[in-house]
Amino acid sequence: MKKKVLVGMSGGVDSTVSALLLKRDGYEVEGLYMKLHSKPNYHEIHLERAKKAAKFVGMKLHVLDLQDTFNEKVFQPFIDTYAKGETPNPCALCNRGLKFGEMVKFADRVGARYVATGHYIKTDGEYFYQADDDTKDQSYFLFYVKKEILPRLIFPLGERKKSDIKEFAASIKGLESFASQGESSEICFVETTYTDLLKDYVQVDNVGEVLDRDGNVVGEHKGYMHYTIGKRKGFTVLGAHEPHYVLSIDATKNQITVGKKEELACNSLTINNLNMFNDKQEFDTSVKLRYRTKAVACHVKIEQDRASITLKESVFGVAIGQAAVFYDDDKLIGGGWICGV
Ligand SMILES: Nc1ncnc2c1ncn2[C@@H]1O[C@H](COP(=O)(O)OP(=O)(O)OP(=O)(O)O)[C@@H](O)[C@H]1O
Repeated sequence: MKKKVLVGMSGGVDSTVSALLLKRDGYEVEGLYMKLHSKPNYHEIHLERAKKAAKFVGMKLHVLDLQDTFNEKVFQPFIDTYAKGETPNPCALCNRGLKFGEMVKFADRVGARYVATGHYIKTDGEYFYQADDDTKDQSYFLFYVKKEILPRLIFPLGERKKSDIKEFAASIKGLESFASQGESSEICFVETTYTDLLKDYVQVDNVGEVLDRDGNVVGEHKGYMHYTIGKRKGFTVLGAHEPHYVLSIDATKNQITVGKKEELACNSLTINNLNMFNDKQEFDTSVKLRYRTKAVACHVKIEQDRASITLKESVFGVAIGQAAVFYDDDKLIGGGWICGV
């Protein structure tokens, strides 16, 4: 009997090529398009593309409306996190709850042992590993996926280069249009800027005070949600001759504290809500504190569901709400959510 795999179909080139490769490898393939967010006119276009891809591959396409679940598990926390003056990571929550949560449940319903996506990441069923194409590696966003489902995951693109995938699609009659589609935006439900989106839900433009580290009022800002830690523009600092950076945000007082670059340096932090792929309690490793930054060497001590991290070199601009993800070389060994710096 053929092994059955459910492929997450977004209508993009990566999932389309993934489904095709799995079919060519002899899997029984079915696709699933999930309606996640409620961005206007989005699903009409992307679902059409996913249908076209499924037809080309010759597979059934299921459609699942998960807008309520997405709203509860991803979108509302995104708003709430900014409202608290913190920096959210909606993709990591979506991957745990939706793409590798609801999708795995749906795979059970259709009798598919395996679940595949076009993410650039690798797995051996026990750990995740960074993708070979390090310009596309998405492992940082998958650190929160539950360990027990790893044996069921397949990532056909983990060892490939994005440029090769596009070239491959362009070379196949019927798939050329997938190769030339624009890349999806960084956060799929944000149309322009995150503040534009927040404005529909919370009061964003609320002028407030800029403080120095001693608590003196030194300027004015546009509303605390416009800022994330490390930002250096969009507020005034009277008499400043060098750039100032946001060091901290106080949502309750609508104040931001700013300082010089060196004052942004972080040497230790605390994380909670851990998701670890091994059982070690105290170890040396490296940690990534933001997407597209290099991992830095650190010492980690875990106590229950919290860990303290001591960095072996300073990192600038560490934000509460972001993910801290541990790597042993290219192996992802776990992570958690930054709750104290
Ligand atoms: N709405 C969706 N329904 C089902 N699967 C999805 C959906 N959105 C994304 N996925 C899956 O997650 C993978 C990664 O999504 P992401 O948006 O990060 O990547 P992408 O590079 O834009 O991928 P693609 O080119 O396939 O759109 C996709 O390749 C697809 O397998």
